[in-house]
Amino acid sequence: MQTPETAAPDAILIVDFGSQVTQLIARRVRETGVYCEIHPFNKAAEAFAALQPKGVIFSGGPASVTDEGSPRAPQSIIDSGLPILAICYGQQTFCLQLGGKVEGGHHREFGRADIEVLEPSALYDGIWEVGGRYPVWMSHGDRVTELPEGFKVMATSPNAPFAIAGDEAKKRYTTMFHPEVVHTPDGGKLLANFVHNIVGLKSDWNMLAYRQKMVEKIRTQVGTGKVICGLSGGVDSSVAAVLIHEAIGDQLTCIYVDHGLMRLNETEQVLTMFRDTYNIPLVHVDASRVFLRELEGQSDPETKRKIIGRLFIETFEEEARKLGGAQFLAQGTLYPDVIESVSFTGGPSVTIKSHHNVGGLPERMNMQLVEPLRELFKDEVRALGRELGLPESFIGRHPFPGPGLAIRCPGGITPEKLEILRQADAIYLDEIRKSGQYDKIWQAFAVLLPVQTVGVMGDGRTYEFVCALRAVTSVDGMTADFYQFDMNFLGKTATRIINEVRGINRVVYDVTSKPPGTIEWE
Ligand SMILES: Nc1ncnc2c1ncn2[C@@H]1O[C@H](COP(=O)(O)OP(=O)(O)OP(=O)(O)O)[C@@H](O)[C@H]1O
Ligand SMILES: O=c1[nH]c(=O)c2[nH+]cn([C@@H]3O[C@H](COP(=O)(O)O)[C@@H](O)[C@H]3O)c2[nH]1
Ligand SMILES: NC(=O)CC[C@H](N)C(=O)O
Ligand SMILES: [Mg+2]
Repeated sequence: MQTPETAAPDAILIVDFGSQVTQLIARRVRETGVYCEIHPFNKAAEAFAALQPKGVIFSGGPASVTDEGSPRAPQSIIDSGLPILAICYGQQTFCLQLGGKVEGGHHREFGRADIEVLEPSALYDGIWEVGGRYPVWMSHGDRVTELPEGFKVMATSPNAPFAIAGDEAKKRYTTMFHPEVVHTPDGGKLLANFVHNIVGLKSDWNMLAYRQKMVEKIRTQVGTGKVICGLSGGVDSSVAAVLIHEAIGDQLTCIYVDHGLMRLNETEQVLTMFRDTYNIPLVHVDASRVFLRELEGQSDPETKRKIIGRLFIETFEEEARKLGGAQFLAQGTLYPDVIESVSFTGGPSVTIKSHHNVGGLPERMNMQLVEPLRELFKDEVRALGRELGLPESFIGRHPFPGPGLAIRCPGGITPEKLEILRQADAIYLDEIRKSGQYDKIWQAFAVLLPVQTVGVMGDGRTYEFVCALRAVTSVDGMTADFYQFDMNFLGKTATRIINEVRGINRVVYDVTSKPPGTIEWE
């Protein structure tokens, strides 16, 4: 959760009713240069009091307001008189709470719809015209059938009579459709109108302001204490390290852990790149023997992840001791990590996979966390990195998971398998770079499957491993699409891998999106 002292004064509060796309509302608001926070509906009253936002947005959600015990918006927010924009489920509960009616069992509507604008409104002033028809994206089963007093219909569609309805004088607006998704082409502009013209906020959320605010905050938190920062060479930890160094200088030491699960030549590249660019103390720990020994014979994905998580902790502890103790541990936790754990999903959310992340660290290490990126999305971290002057070689890197190649060798891991995977992965990335596609892809990697297949090479029989190639497009890693390579590219890359890597005789391409798949295979 956000702490109040980190909050910018001019903010929008997003009340989350559990929609799959709540994060997109935050993204759109941030894109207008205004700070916002998401809080689940059942904690929103507290957050409202702490944040003192200037406007509020209610998200959509999976529940039906007609169900008993379904979520409601805090009365304190409704009574505050602040401008409110309520989307889908938000519209339904807002209208109901103001005395309107909602019914289920009407025509369900998913996907594109065209709405017709009936009345002028500040919400789409300068964007949509009365009498015009505009495409929007709907996803609902229930609908409002009676508006609260003071509300009027502003736009309509065949299946959503109250596509937009509201009370202009009280600055209360509701939409049946989702303005936050890209399939509502003008949705971003509508949200910008709400934030700038209706709520009246200026664009003052930028990376320079953020950098200055965080530097002050880190200084206040750390005082004269010592900080260690796990540095992987990835964009999150690099940006975190440079920001913390700007704040507290030589009180910071970075620790790079080589767990033997890095990619080909990665350790040398990261160390050289970082040391050539920055004058920040960086300790290189070669812990590969311990990691590989403890992983031997383990094939369950969660067991592997937990072992790696524990060994990271032990390594950091030991290094802190060697440095004469450290009171703080810095990490590159991002906003999606934070809200994933607090957002309402209609019940206890299931663990899909335990990210190696250092969640268990503070108690065990007795170190306080320093998390300067916890308010940011990945692309905002990249923008902050540019603001801090990090070279593109850091900023443009594809994400690489903390557990490294261990989760790209499904099943048991051996040094031989890791070596085969390293070679294949390097060829794949080399081909991607050479073809100019690296920056179009969010993340790409090879996976070594625990399956051997029969092949024929040079008239001889082979019985070797299958290599799967994965490449995805994404904005924040929460959802992803497989990347559409040209077949010639895949064919050429497969040939190179099979010719150059001993141990692989077959290559396949993964065409699964997320959901239903995840990006990594374990
Ligand atoms: N090999 C490593 N050595 C030291 N710390 C690591 C290592 N791998 C991961 N970490 C720590 O774990 C955190 C989370 O890892 P994660 O992969 O999410 O971030 P990243 O590596 O900084 O960036 P990216 O997501 O772009 O790979 C990092 O910010 C870093 O503090
Ligand atoms: O630091 C990390 N520690 C982990 O344990 C971990 N597991 C997955 N990932 C990365 O997170 C993003 C989403 O991955 P999934 O779709 O596989 O969950 C992708 O970018 C993955 O590479 C991890 N990163
Ligand atoms: N997307 C939503 O917010 C859906 C709201 C509600 N669950 C409905 O089906 O109408
Ligand atoms: Mg990483």
